[in-house]
Amino acid sequence: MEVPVLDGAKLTRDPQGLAAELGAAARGPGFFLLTEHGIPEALITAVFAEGDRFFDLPSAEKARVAIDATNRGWAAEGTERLDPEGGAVDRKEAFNMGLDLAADDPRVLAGEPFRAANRWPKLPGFAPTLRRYFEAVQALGVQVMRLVARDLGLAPDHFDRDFDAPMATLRLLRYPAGDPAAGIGAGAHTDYGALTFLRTDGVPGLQLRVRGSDAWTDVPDVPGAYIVNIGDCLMRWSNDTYVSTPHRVLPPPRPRRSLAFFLDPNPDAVISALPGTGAPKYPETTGADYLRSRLEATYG
Ligand SMILES: O=C(O)CCC(=O)C(=O)O
Ligand SMILES: [Fe+2]
Repeated sequence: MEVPVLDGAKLTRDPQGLAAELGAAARGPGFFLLTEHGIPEALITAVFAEGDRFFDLPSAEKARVAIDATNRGWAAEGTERLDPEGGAVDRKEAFNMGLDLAADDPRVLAGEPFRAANRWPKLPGFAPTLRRYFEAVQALGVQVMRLVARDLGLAPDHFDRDFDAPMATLRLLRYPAGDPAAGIGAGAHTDYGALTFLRTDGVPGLQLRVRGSDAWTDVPDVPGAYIVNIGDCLMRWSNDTYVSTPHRVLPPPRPRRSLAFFLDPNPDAVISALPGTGAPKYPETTGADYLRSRLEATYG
């Protein structure tokens, strides 16, 4: 199953043509690579460097920003099991941030779901670098959702209002080296949100499951490209027109790092079969209810 390479320069030059390519990828492998996306390589490098500084802190220091119920902060190695049936806990640690709100933001004070201040470690430069990156990928995500709208025959701005304050999560990941035959870096899973934008440091490990088989295949590494995949929320929203494909990370031959940006819609986005996708296969839900149900299953 080929993972197609899409040229992000067409976002402005030929959005309709790019939307058709995205549509084919989203109905097929559920994954594509996106080049010429406009996010500066220097910014990506800077985020990796901040992640290294954070993960190298003593555990006691990282524990001060331990992950909370809003999915923000540090998840220590051994706290997650992305594949609850596979048995093994994931051999990775992670740092998550979400939409950056002040502690006195009205949405935080009102207790709206997934609205919270981020949990920042005491590392100068860490928060501003991650914030800049988060905003850049969020903007790219909205552009790609416009392609989704075009491909599904909707107005290009169809999703704009559902993604103007999204429950997006930027997740910095670090996997220790390990024997690929023993344990797992990240167990087999599908992502929960609409779209995931992933960068890796080039160390192998990520695999996707070939549709209709038990075979796993390496996701190719194209320097400078984002690995983009369809999440379960968009699969459901598109009434299964698009597919979310199971993937996993094997213990890597040497320590491996990645940056995953999970784009989920606004908490109050109504997730029901999009126009033109046929008789609804799922009951209506909201972005927040859907994400909550999935996170509860992961953090046992
Ligand atoms: O680290 C990777 O390459 C992928 C991680 C992943 O699939 C996830 O966190 O959902
Ligand atoms: Fe994933």
